[in-house]
Amino acid sequence: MSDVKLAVLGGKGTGKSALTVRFLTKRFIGEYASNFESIYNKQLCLEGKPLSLEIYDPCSQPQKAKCSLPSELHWADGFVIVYDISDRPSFALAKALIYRIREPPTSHCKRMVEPAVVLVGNKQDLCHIREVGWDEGQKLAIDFRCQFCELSAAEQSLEVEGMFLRLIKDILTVFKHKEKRRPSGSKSMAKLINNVFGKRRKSV
Ligand SMILES: Nc1nc2c(ncn2[C@@H]2O[C@H](COP(=O)(O)OP(=O)(O)OP(=O)(O)O)[C@@H](O)[C@H]2O)c(=O)[nH]1
Repeated sequence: MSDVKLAVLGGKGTGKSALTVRFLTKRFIGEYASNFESIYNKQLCLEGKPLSLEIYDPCSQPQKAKCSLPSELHWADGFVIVYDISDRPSFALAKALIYRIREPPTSHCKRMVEPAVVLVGNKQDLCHIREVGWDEGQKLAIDFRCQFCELSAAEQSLEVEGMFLRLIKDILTVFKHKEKRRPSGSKSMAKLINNVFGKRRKSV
């Protein structure tokens, strides 16, 4: 069974939890606790094959801390980078996160393959108060080899599902073509994840 790990990152209040919960449950709740981080687990069947999915949804942190991603870069196979189209500072933060993910690997984090990334302009239902143009998002995504979409976690369940599934398919394609290197042994990996993210896990 394939094991896929996603991290959903972005500025405070951009809709990271709303997107994750929408994908996992098809529901939009409106308000989400933001003072703790979660790892959600879900078993999926994609193109006839079983898949174990983990999604990391961090709690809000100061902007500086958010741009420092060594643990996430080790852990995740792919990233959903979220900004709010009605909030320009959140786009600047998304850009900083993408720079960080795409910067050349250091001796700290030696990856054999680039992680898959989708840049998401959320809250498209607020386009009447838009501060970030669609073309700006698309250009950033093209420049840094990311997928891109604008959508609304509040109103577009199918689009949210499609966005996550496209990212997962990209990751599976990479798995197929390149042997993935992880720190040795599944036990030490579990230990690393628990050390990095704590033990709070949810199954949906
Ligand atoms: N209008 C609109 N509001 C949204 C949308 N997605 C999320 N929200 C609202 O935006 C607020 C923040 O959503 P969250 O999902 O908690 O955002 P978050 O990025 O997880 O927030 P933090 O964990 O605090 O960083 C909530 O009030 C949501 O109801 C959307 O697509 N449209």
